[in-house]
Amino acid sequence: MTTPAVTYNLIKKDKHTGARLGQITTPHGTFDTPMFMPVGTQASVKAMAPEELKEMGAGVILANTYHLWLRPGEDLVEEAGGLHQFMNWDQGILTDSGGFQVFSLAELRNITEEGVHFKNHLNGQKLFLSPEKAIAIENALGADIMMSFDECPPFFESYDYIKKSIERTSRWAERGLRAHKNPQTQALFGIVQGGGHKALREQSARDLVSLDFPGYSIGGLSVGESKAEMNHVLDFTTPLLPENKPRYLMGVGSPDALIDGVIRGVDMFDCVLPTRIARNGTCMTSKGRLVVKNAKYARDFRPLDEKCNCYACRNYTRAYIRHLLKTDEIFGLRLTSYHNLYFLLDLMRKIRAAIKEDRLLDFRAEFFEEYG
Ligand SMILES: Nc1nc2cc3nc(NCCc4ccc(CCO)cc4)[nH]c3cc2c(=O)[nH]1
Repeated sequence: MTTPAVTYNLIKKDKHTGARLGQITTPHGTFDTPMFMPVGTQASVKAMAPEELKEMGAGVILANTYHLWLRPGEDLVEEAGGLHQFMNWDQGILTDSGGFQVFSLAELRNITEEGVHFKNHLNGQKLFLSPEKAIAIENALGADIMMSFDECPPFFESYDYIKKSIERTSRWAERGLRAHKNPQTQALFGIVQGGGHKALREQSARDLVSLDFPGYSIGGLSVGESKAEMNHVLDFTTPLLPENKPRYLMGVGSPDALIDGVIRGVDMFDCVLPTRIARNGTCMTSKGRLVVKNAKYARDFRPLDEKCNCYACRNYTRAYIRHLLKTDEIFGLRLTSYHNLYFLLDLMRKIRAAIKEDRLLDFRAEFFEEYG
């Protein structure tokens, strides 16, 4: 029996909720969970240097198969020695499989049993992605954790459509397992789908758990459904997944959704939110969102967040950062991006400490009291 590329160690279960304190071990290191993973879609977490990501405590970061397949091409990345070498990142890397990106970016042609036919969102060129092709690209990129090729159906699609979709997604997952060339060094996760339908989430989870993946993603969420609907799906989906394997909720990154996901037993999260909103001057603070570009901060010489200990908050003021953003100074984007990522990574540190001391629900109450 070969040792799997990724293992999960459950350290402690929270007394009052479904939260877990754990560690995930990969070929590029061991990382504490629950964790937030910064998104570096095109092999760069926008505006951040690897050293800065390390100093703020990032362990695993994301890259996207679809984007890197198009540019610069997985063959070039492979020639560079793989993603870690190419982007000078020696810790964890997770790649999404392209499924979601195709549906959200490309002009969709059609989905068949074989795979997805679509147009390159950059030049309209006809393209085709199958489970085998997606897995081959992820093998070439060399990520420690790879996603199966799946369909992320619209949350509100009909029961019948989603039933057919999850059954195909399970067949695709099995084809991906067979096509996977490096199970000893790259862990392939299954992605549970099923929209908002309990019976379909159960069927999808059952199918994928029977294929014995080293970890499981919960897909099909954070696609426009309400937070209450997401939490409701999590309530009945995470318990279907093995306790001794990591659970990854895809595309979730607001502070409240992170806390509520942890409480429902999720270990890993990713989202473009912190870096995306940073670039238009919106900052996450302990008192809620702060749009630092707003005129009212022109002469505000306080840090973005007076409770934050990050590089941006220790050295710069709202007035200065607002000035940089208003004058299109790139350093402005760097400071807001740094702060927002630090804010979420620090939130996960606080959540892990709260689980350790069985006070996660108290922490949640205190956090929401201030966050608003
Ligand atoms: N393979 C796969 N990947 C996914 C990625 C996802 N990402 C999301 N949500 C991201 C939502 C999201 C997108 C952009 C912003 C920036 C501010 O608007 C914030 C959140 N849901 C997701 C679902 C899936 C999924 O089922 N399968």
